[in-house]
Amino acid sequence: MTDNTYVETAIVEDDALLAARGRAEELGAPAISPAVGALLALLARTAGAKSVVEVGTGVGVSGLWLLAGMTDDGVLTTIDPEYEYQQAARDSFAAADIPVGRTRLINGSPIEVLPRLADAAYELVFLDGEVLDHPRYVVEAVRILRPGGVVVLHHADALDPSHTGPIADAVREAALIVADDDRFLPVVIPLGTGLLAAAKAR
Ligand SMILES: C[S@@+](CC[C@H](N)C(=O)[O-])C[C@H]1O[C@@H](n2cnc3c(N)ncnc32)[C@H](O)[C@@H]1O
Repeated sequence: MTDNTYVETAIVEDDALLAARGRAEELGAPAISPAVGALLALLARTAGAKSVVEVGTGVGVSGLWLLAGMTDDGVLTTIDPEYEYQQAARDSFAAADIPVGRTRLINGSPIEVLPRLADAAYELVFLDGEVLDHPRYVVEAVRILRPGGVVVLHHADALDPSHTGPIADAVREAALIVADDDRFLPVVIPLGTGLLAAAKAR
């Protein structure tokens, strides 16, 4: 197999992202890798994404990447139960001069919030919250994605057959939801802790 370390180190982040990573480190909050961020921005841009949902705001690292790829008037809806992280994410967005109206931060449990989002209204859904809840997130993502929209699930490395246990079971269950749905075209991408992306038919 080719050594692809360079893939994770090839992306250079701007000052706003580096500052957000500083906040993440201070608070002990996990954040996506630069390569995962660059892919999210690419997907948002190719989709012309105006409406994006994220589960797992953290301190806003993935949010900044998503916003970078979205249309200039696009709105990111991002959900996280940790109030302190979301306050830090607000700082990350403000420091990057993101207009307040471009982000909708919802402090709460994604399991309770996702069912309240509209059907077929979003071009991109990024799932980076509680891995054990991935199956329930994916069910909602399938519903809220517009035709042609893409769901991206983080921590898909548990699909490796050598992984066992509740997390691996949850990720497999989530993957099967899109794999068994004829409307979806799934692919596993070895970036970060593994990504599963699936595009909904137009
Ligand atoms: C991997 S971090 C998100 C990182 C963020 N996407 C980024 O890259 O900047 C996972 C997030 O899930 C949130 N979380 C914790 N418990 C949760 C739960 N029970 N349900 C959903 N999210 C949870 C955490 O607060 C944390 O912000």
